[in-house]
Amino acid sequence: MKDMKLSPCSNALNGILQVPGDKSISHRAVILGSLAKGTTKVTHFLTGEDCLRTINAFKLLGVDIEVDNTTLYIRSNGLSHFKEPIEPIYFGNSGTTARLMLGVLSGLPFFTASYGDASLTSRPMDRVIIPLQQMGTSINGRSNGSYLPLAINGGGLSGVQYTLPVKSAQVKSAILLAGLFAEGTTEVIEPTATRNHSENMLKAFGADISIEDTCISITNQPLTATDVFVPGDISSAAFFMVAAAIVPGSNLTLKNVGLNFTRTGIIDVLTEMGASISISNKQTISGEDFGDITISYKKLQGIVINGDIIPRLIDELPIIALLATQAEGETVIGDAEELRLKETDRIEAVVEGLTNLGAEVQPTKDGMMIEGNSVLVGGSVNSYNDHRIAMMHAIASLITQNEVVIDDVSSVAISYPNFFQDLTSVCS
Ligand SMILES: O=C(O)C1=C[C@@H](OP(=O)(O)O)[C@@H](O)[C@H](O)C1
Ligand SMILES: C=C(OP(=O)(O)O)C(=O)O
Repeated sequence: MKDMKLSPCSNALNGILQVPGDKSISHRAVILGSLAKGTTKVTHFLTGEDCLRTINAFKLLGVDIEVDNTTLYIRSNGLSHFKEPIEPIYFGNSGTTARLMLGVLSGLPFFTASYGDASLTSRPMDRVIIPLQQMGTSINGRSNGSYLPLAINGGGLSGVQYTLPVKSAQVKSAILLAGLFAEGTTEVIEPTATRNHSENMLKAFGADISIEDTCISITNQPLTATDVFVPGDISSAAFFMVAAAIVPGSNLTLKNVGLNFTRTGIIDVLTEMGASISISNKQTISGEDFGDITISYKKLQGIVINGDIIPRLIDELPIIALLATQAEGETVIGDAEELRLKETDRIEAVVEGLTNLGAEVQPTKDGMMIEGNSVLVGGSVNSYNDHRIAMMHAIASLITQNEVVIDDVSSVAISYPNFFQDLTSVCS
């Protein structure tokens, strides 16, 4: 795609927006709907490229999935009715598809080959492969089976007890999904809480899952189809929360946004920085909280962001870095070394991009230090084909003195296909 030139927004942002469905919940709805017996209807599904990869994976395994706008109908005969795919499965750019599918494919009693795009091929898979091998699957691949492409001879799994060495919901979920196929009980111990959508949805599909303190246990009981409503994605809403917080005079309401506690670190950060933010119409369906977020412009204070809050806002850190350039004083982000292993090295991409625009940002090994009160001049930036970096730069362009030129914005289709339409709608 050609580069995109964005001019500063001369208006305050105003209005009401419904952001697209949550990416993490959408992936899990396809996976559990495909593993369950019966018809699963999914509403407000995210039709972003990553979630379409998960759909394609199950189509190759023989599941009937109908996509009607943002509604899905998944018709499946359950766990034991999948067929060996005749072609390799392509995971595209999606870490969640890759890691969760490796858990599923490990349980299926046949051969599969899988691969991804250049970014995904450089992201570590050993974090899921090690526990899956302990459960008994045979996985081979590049660099001793640590990276895609991978070949799996699945089946014959036994339960394990596994303590997560990384703060990763993808690793936790891969093991729990493999546990659906394993003899005996599978136990995952997570010292730091990560997003718990898999646990919530497994319960809704009738899985034999129990959670006690930091230990999640599951056995191989079959799943039963159920309907799933996908709340708006707080990671997508975060771009508009920050936009409203930094463009003087703005006031935005974001409707039906997911408010699961394991994801609301961005709201805690905005609140601690002094933002004018409120939540209304709170509801809960199948363990997932959601509601409306209203936020308006206010001058904020820099803070320190580290420790257990990091997994609760890991994908929001690029846009939080932009927010911090406009606060009073310094913001320090730490304990976020996982940022280096996302679609691109997000520490380097954020530091380079914001510096190009005129901010003062220093990288650290596990985060960054951001000077507040920056005047953003504008300039050319690189998205590194990372949707969250592209959208962060687009939001930055609202407050720059001159235009921002982003090399390529096609990656927004990964998680937010209508991002630019929504931005235009609240900016005019
Ligand atoms: O489980 C999930 O849906 C996700 C978990 C997180 O990754 P990690 O598990 O690698 O932390 C997050 O960054 C990713 O966007 C989605
Ligand atoms: C890291 C992300 O996704 P994934 O790991 O699924 O590629 C993301 O959406 O920011």
